[in-house]
Amino acid sequence: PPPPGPPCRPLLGLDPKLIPPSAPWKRFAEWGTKYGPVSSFHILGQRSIVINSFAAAGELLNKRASVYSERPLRQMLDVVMDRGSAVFNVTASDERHKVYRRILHGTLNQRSVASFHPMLEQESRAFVKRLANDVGPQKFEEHVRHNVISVIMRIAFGYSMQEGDTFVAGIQNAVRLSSLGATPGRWLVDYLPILRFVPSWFPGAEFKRLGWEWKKVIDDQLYRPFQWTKDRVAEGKAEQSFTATQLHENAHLPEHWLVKCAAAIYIGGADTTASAMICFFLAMSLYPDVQQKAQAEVDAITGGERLPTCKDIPQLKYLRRVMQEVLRWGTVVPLAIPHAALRDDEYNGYRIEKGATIFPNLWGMFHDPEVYPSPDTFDPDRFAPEAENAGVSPPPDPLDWAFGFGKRICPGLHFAQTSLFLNMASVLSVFDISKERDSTGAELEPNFEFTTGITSTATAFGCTVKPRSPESLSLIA
Ligand code: HEM
Repeated sequence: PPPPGPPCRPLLGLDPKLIPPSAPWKRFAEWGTKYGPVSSFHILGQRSIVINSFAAAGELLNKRASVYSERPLRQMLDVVMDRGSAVFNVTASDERHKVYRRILHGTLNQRSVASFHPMLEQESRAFVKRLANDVGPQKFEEHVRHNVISVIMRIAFGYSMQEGDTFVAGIQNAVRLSSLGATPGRWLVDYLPILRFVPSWFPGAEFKRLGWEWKKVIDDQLYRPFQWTKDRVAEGKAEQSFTATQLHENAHLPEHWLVKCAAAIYIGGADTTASAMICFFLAMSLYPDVQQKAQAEVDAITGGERLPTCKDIPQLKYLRRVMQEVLRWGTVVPLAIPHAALRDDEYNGYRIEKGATIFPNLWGMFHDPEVYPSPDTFDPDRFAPEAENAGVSPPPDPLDWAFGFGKRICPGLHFAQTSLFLNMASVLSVFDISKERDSTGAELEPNFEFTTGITSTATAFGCTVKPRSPESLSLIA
């Protein structure tokens, strides 16, 4: 039999209303408690498997990566809108998957990321400067996003962002249209694939006309920054970037493959890294003790006389725990990106059928009270090594899981960690982050929830970002 799960009606399967539109991972986690670490349901015969434990995720998605590194085929997005060959969607058995991974790894592996340290440090300094000059209670979010996008545009295209930037607006529009095409439950063709053969002029086939129109817009908007770098390379004026390197080293590959990889750096890196940084600001405002401890560690290394650099990262042991806890507590990609089974398989006596969609419930794993006691509390010390923690060994390291699984593991993980580390350390060395205050000076509890989407972060909340002292402010100068 398939793994157990919520009751499904004959043929129709699960009533989709049982999956709430907001934070569906919480419902999935409840199913984990009720039906076990691997549960399942179907909608119109399409089987989905939900994984709620590290053990099952490790066994299926990592150890059996050759079976579980596929992606589910979504008719509207992958076929009608022709995004099936994008980095995130291409099937693992397609030759392009290997090529994409190889060339992305070439720029984003740990050693290559080191060549971007000076750029990251320069952008990090610009970020703290912007924070110091413009400190409304919700301004920090704007500056976080500016920093992340600046860095990503430089690494992908060697392009420095400008006011009213049309490249960035274009890519964001392409991301928006792709998310619309990927919205579960929105397109009947996703459940009745035969509909894709209906002629586009046929009543009810608007989805096809819309999908084709969106395809053109997305292709055009993703190509424009690529063309910009290509022109700079031709003039011999290109800054180091993924695109410039590929145009030198892999000019024999079809150009649209390179365009897709460059776009994937933006699409994969921008929202995720910004979401994590926003959760960091929230956690620091809620947990001043953690903040002070992290500040003391940074100060001990810099002597309070300079801003931190990438070279300081290995010594920042407590800050590493803060980052681990940010990625656990905030869970920025709560259901990872769904995988799919390449062929029939068996797990603990249950059948996982070929083509089943696999949801790794990272949020559920990171908020399992058996694994992380009081999971809603932000407590970096839960990751302290056994020797420092009364003989209790630390729970699974979120840095080993938050970036996904098997052959689909996030290629940007080294880059993301370096950039988060550096920005967290730089912010802590200059600023105190605290709750917003009202006109009488009383602290206001931040009013926030976590958003629902492929990525998740805290909704807008206010916090005060204030220079720690005139000396700390002078570090920026
Ligand atoms: C805090 C930051 C980040 C987190 C938490 C994160 C997390 C993830 C996760 C969970 C996946 C899905 C893996 C799977 O399917 O098993 C993924 C995929 C991906 N990420 Fe990241 N990511 C982050 C930053 C970045 C950055 C900075 C880049 C690029 C520079 C990037 C590029 C990608 C790409 C291209 C994929 C698709 C891989 C594939 O399908 O083969 N990510 N990421």
